Formats: sequence, structure tokens, C-alpha cells
Amino acid sequence: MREDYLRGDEEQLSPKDREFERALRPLSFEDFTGQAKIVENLRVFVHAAKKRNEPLDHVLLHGPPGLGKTTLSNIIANELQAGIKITSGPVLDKPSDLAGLLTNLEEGDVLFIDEIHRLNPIVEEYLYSAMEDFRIDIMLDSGPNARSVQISLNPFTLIGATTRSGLLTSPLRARFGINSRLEYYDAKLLTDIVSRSAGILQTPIDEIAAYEIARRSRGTPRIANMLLRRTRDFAEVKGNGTITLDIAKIALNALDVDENGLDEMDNRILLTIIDKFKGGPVGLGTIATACGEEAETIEEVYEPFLIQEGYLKRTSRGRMATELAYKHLNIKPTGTSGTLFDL
Ligand SMILES: Nc1ncnc2c1ncn2[C@@H]1O[C@H](COP(=O)(O)OP(=O)(O)OP(=O)(O)O)[C@@H](O)[C@H]1O
Ligand SMILES: [Mg+2]
Repeated sequence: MREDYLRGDEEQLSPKDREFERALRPLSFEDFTGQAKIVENLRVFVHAAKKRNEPLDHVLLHGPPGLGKTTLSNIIANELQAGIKITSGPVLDKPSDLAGLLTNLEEGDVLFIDEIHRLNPIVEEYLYSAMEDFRIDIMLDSGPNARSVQISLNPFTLIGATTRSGLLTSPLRARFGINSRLEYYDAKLLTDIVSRSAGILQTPIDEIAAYEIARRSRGTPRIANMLLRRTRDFAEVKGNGTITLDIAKIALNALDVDENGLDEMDNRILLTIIDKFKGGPVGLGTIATACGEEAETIEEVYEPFLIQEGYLKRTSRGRMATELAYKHLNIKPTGTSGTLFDL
């Protein structure tokens, strides 16, 4: 059985999982582990904005799901001691939806727009003047009575989050003064996150077990926390409540997370490219159909990690499995040796 939370996508979470996430979410820069450079810069910008009594510049946070974009946005608002209004691109259907939100912002508030790449273009256009001059033009009536009125807004900070920064229009992107890309976390940082979460859950965990969960979490705090939660179940049912290395291994294997932290879909993608398409190059759409997954999900969730870890390559002619992928799946490369991996 494939567990969808493993793909680390917020939209896939059950209400219970969401609640769990909220409980573990850091609330201050202090509690936020990793992304050191981003956090360091944000601390300075927040401090300076507060000192000058000005709103913080607009912030764009991008990167794969589950790395802490929503978490950081809430932290920024907390650290600014400002209010936060939360919405998302697909929810803002009409300009009036946006106008309603903007006119309700108090001075210095944060407006958080998740999935900002999915904004309706008409709404996006309204956002430009709001971001730049803190005003919006609203059309009243239609037909011959139509007239536009200008409304001034309280100065605010827009924080936009996206997993697909490539889909953002350049006028929108240009309006963010602070632009940060979140990176996957290394095993050491994730070990700290797992240990911290176990502490909050009051679950005893051996350091080496925390590391085992961490290194098999696809570099993603959300996945690390979810694996911790499931591992805790195993510890309670099959052990004495403490998460030991043995318990962690049993749980991770039962959850189809392999030795290198790849999940079932990661492996299916690699196997498909190797088995059905001779290792590639093969187009994304073709891989998606063969794997029974959406192309967008593969591109957004699976591929970045597989590329970063060196299992997959993107070439002008399509995706290719690397030598490491063959090794990982224990398959001998066929074809003329020497040329296969030189592309
Ligand atoms: N740096 C961190 N330190 C500790 N916990 C973290 C960190 N980053 C993320 N988390 C945990 O991971 C969970 C997921 O993070 P978050 O919701 O912020 O990700 P996201 O980038 O917004 O994902 P999505 O793209 O799916 O919206 C949070 O509930 C939080 O508990
Ligand atoms: Mg989020």
C-alpha cells in the first residue's frame, strides 16, 4: 500500500496529519532548524523593518513541498509581531476576493498567499499595484455606469510560497524584494528535527534511530515527522515504547522506504526508465503515463530529489537514469559500456 503522505505534499494530508503538523511546527526563528542562510538574512530584514517601523519587503519562498515555506511564513509574522492572513492562489478567484482581504489588513500585517503560481492572471494584475504602491483600483458597476475608484491600503508584507517558481510571471517575481529558495535538509539537520519532534511527542528515541529516520526522509522535515509518527506506533505495538534502531528499521521497511530513503514511487520511476525505456532519455509525460502518476507531481515532488541525489538526469532529450540508479536497483546496464553515461 502506498501512503500518500510520503510524497510530502500538504494537499494530500488528512485532517489528523495536519493537526499533527501544526503541533510540531516551530514558532520562532530560534526553533527553526536549518536553512541557515535564509534564516540569518530574514532575521536581519525583520529586525531592520521593525527598527524603521516599516513593513518588511515582500517575500517569495520557493522550493519542494514540506521544506518549511508555510512554517517560515508564520514565523516571519510572529517575529514581526504582526497579524497574518492566509490564503492561496486557487482560492482567490476574482479581484473582489483579493480586494476584500487587502482592505482588511492592518498596518504591517502579513498576507500569505500559498501556491502563488496558481493565481488567476486578472487577480495577479490587481496584486501589482497593491504590492508596489499599497493601493488598488476597483471597478464599480458595469456598462455605461462603470467607474473605477482607488482605494489606499495599509502598508503590508506579502509572503508568497510556491513549489513551482518557474511558473511565476516575471512581473510578479520582480515585485518581491526578498526571494529565497529552500533546499533539502541534510541528515544531520533532520536528526535534530526528529529529536525535537520526539521530545514534543514525549516519545523516547535513541539518537541512532533518529538518524536512521532522518537519513531516509528524502531531505524533507514533513516526511521525517510523518515517519517518526508511524515509527512511534511500531514502538508502542512491537516494542516497549522507545524508538530503537531495530524498531525504526522495521517501521521504515514496512512503510516501503528503502535503505537510501527512496519510496515506492521513486523506485517505480527509476525502474520504469530503466526497464521500459532502456535507461532513457525519455519524456516526462511518457514516464508519468507508465508510472500511473501525474507528470506535474513527478516534476514537482519526485524528480528534484532524484536529481539532487544523482539517480536521475535531465537532458535536452528527456530524463535518463544514471549509473547510480542502476546500482541502486541492482540492475546491470546494457548497451555499449562507456557511452551510456557520457551524455
Ligand atoms: N526547519 C524546520 N524545523 C523543524 N520543523 C520543520 C522545519 N521545516 C518544516 N518543518 C516541519 O515540517 C512540516 C511541513 O512544513 P511546511 O508546512 O512549512 O512545508 P511547506 O514548504 O509549506 O510545504 P508545502 O509546499 O506542501 O506547502 C511542518 O509542520 C513542520 O513541523
Ligand atoms: Mg505550505
